[in-house]
Amino acid sequence: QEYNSTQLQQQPNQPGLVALPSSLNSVVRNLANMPEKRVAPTIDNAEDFDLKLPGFLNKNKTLAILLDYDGTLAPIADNPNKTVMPITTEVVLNKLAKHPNVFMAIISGRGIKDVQNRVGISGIMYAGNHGIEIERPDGSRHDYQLPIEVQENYTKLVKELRANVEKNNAWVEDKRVSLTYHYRDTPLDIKESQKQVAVKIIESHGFRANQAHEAIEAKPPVNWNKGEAALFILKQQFGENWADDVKVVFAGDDTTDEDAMRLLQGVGKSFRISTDPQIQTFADFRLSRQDLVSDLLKWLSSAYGL
Ligand SMILES: O=P(O)(O)OC[C@H]1O[C@H](O[C@H]2O[C@H](CO)[C@@H](O)[C@H](O)[C@H]2O)[C@H](O)[C@@H](O)[C@@H]1O
Repeated sequence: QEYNSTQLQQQPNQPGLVALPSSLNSVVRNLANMPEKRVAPTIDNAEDFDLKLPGFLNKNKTLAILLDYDGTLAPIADNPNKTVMPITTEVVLNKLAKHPNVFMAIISGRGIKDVQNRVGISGIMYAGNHGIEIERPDGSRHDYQLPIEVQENYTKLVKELRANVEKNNAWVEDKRVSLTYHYRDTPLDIKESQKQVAVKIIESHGFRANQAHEAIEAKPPVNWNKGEAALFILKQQFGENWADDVKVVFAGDDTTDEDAMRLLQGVGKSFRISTDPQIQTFADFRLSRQDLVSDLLKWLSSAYGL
């Protein structure tokens, strides 16, 4: 099994890992120069962007906009097939995507074809399956190679989940290399226990179980995630010194987006969409409502003269 530094801290019960007293934990973090999650300043309305980020944007500098899809560009719906981007978001997103000084990438947990069809903008970069598959505007791809053993375990995992917990309205979304176990419509009295069985099955196959909206994301145990994918995309597009030349903005709403928020700390500005005022995040700001994403995009587009 492979773990990155954050997961090492979050999973002290893994075999071979020693849980540190909390006082030592912060010493270790400082030594390793690792950022910590905390309650981030909040953006509550469109005016807050200018007020809280004065001077951040510069229309003469390239802007890289990296965005999550579900819960960010489109509000959460009760079924993944029912998501729709609000028209205002769609319009401003299309304008930004065409700007010569703007680079755009959508980094989603969905399968790549699925998210491409839903966003529907050509000429931008897409990453699917939490960054495992990446497609450039010219159609060329980067696929993170999963070890054979992990691929085999994935096939077994799908089978076992389907046989044991695809019941009581819960279902498995098989995305070839990662899956989502959806349990929104499972009756309340058995929801939690059935979900716990699913989590156990996921972990017994060596996969990571991440809490999502009425769903569990099962991700392969590799050191590749939305954060690594974001850095890979920026390096490929702008070279090793991308941080000197490019203004980076990232927005996402989920636990899986935190990987990007963590790795972009200090080199970009990131926004976590959450209604929870106490949420702990690596993001620079919390957007208190999903519809503020549209305002974020309008703020970017007006700074770039659109
Ligand atoms: O990384 P994202 O673009 O945010 O994708 C994350 C997952 O989104 C989808 O599930 C979530 O959104 C659904 C539609 O709003 C909702 O019904 C579900 O409860 C959410 O968990 C998608 O189905 C997954 O494949 C993505 O991994």
